[in-house]
Amino acid sequence: MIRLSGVGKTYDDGTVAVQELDLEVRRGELVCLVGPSGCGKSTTLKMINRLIEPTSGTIEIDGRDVTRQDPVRLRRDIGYVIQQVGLFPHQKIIANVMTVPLLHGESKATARSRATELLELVGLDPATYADRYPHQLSGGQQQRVGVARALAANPTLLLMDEPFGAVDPLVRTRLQDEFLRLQDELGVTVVFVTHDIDEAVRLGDRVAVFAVGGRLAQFDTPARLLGRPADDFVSDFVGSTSGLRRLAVIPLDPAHVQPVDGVRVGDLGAAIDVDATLGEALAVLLRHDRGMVAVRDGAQVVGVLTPDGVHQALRAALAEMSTA
Ligand SMILES: Nc1ncnc2c1ncn2[C@@H]1O[C@H](COP(=O)(O)OP(=O)(O)OP(=O)(O)O)[C@@H](O)[C@H]1O
Repeated sequence: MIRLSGVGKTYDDGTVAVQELDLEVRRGELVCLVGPSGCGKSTTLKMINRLIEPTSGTIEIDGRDVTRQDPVRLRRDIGYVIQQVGLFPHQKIIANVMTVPLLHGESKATARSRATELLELVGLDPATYADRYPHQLSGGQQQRVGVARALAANPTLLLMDEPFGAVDPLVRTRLQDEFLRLQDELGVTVVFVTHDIDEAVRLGDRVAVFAVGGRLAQFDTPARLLGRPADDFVSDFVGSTSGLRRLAVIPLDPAHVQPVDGVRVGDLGAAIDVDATLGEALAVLLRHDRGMVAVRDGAQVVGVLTPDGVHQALRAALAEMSTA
């Protein structure tokens, strides 16, 4: 859906923010751009909706060069969510969300009903929040309004720049979970900037790791990024706890689930779903300290997983990555 080819940005003062960047984002995909401060993530994002013009290369959306499109139209059709939500302080929440539909020429009644629906979608009860002003909401709630407003134009593409950066870790995790569900439901394509590797591997279908100077160091699935960092920079950036992070992105492998025959029901302290990650499996194993956990597919128990099974699944996943 988006193709950046040889894209570069050198600012007027000579700062090279992005260089020779090739990146493709598929329709419906959630791609995270991650990297240390000043490595060109925001610049890259803003070049996609022409808030910043590249100095070299081309950017296409659906095969059309963005520089040939009217920037105002382009920005209206692409959702954009930033950290400082940018809500209009003197307008009620409902009016903030209605802005874009009204710009699109919708009637007031249609814009209002769409905005109400969107507030519900992002988990804000319209009866409680529609008539409040932005300062009467918490930071996390304001972020939700920001997401609702960005979705109001039915965008097929959403650009997000550290949208959950200013909220505390607990709220952030909830917003992330809810956003993942929402994105799955709407099938919208998302490019998401963050400097937080945990957020990137949690949210991204694929993650682009940028190094200082706007160099793309690796563009891969979270599991491959953590399992097979391309170079020392990526390896340092994903950090020493990458082993644990890795568990959180590798799905349970049914091949390592043992049959239930001969297992006493009393031995099964807890159960996990067959589509859980190894991290979730390990967490349950540790919490219940039974040496095994039941693996469920719907209502049916399909087998049991032991710590040894988790280890084997991890090894198999890493081996598969190195040959892929
Ligand atoms: N208008 C500008 N003029 C000159 N240099 C700029 C301008 N805007 C950004 N830069 C520089 O370009 C580089 C990339 O900036 P950018 O904001 O894209 O980085 P980032 O990866 O998003 O950083 P952060 O995580 O801190 O937001 C930085 O060195 C920054 O100082």
